[in-house]
Amino acid sequence: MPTSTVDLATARRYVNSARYRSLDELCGGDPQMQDLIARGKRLIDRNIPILILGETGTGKEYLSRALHAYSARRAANWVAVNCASIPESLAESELFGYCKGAFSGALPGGMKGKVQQADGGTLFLDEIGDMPFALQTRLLRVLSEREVIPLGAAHPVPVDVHLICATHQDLKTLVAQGRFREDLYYRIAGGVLRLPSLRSRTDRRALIMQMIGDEMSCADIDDSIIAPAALQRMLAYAWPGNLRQMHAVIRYCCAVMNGGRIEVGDLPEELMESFAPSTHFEGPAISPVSNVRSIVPQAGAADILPRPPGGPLGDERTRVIDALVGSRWNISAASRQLGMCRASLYRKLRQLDIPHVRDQAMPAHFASYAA
Ligand SMILES: Nc1ncnc2c1ncn2[C@@H]1O[C@H](COP(=O)(O)OP(=O)(O)OP(=O)(O)O)[C@@H](O)[C@H]1O
Repeated sequence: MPTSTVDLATARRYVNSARYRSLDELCGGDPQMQDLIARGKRLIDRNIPILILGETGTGKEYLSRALHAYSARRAANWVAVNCASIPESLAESELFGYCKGAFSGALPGGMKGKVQQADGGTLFLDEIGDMPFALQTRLLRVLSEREVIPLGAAHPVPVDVHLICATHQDLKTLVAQGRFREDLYYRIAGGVLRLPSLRSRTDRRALIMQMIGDEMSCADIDDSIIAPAALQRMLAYAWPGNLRQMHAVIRYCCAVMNGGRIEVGDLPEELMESFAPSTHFEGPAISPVSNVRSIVPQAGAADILPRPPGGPLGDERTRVIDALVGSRWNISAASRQLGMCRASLYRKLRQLDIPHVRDQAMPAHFASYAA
């Protein structure tokens, strides 16, 4: 974060680039994004609850912040809760707060819950699809009554929050499976904004240039900052981790580049491996780059763990396992490489039925990679 020794312009640039982009800055000219932002602007001040959908890393949280900053509530708090990461036992007190003496171990003065902290502002419930069912019932009550009852309190406290929820999950399927309350779904999905995946956006070039500019704290970079072949590879890449992954890749390239220009050899491994000149790149063939350090052991983990049937899930499983082995089962490093957050990677392991290396009998050479 900026400190008091940093001048205001630098601090403003930091805030602008790292955490808070305005709504208009979220789009580099992609028509789907332009349409989504225009609809978001119309919804936000009508107090209509907004549900943001999109793959992991597509910028759901960024969009929520930008909507709040655009709204009439911008002077009040924007409070985020990640429903996937609060332990179920703490979720109620986190969200609704408690009074002093509510339970042993409680703070002496009690605690305001997130809903009350967002009073007058915006409450952002991220990963709403992961909210425990019992808590969904309590949330529904808060939304319909517009009041919370902190644990141990005798009386309800009125609250006025604008609700923005986000998820990468298909909530309608969760409803059909009985895992998400239908009445809550209709209450939170007043206006649905579906963020496009990065690979389907036509403004990838503008985003790359914007991120490089941010990374170098320089607003007026030009095309000479990146070699045409490196840019082509970035444009041809599928970006499974979306904006999060692109941001991580740009940071990496800016850190390793030498000589003021990002070259093909500065790209991280995943961009080199996935590149197939015959299918993606219209231009002179690019020879494989030999100076890319391989972090994946020669015997691929995908050959060691039992393979699922082929098809897209099998490919994804191989990609995830290779990232895990390459990072020696360091979940933070593997999730960075895959362009997803740790919680998403743990979810992916469950979904793809990949047991953690700690939990299985592994061949000695493979298990030795475990962190
Ligand atoms: N417009 C943007 N410009 C630059 N970087 C961005 C932008 N949007 C997102 N990012 C990068 O992507 C990361 C993920 O963004 P965000 O948390 O908003 O995505 P998300 O869809 O909420 O992810 P998840 O589904 O994993 O919660 C950010 O931390 C940032 O690094």
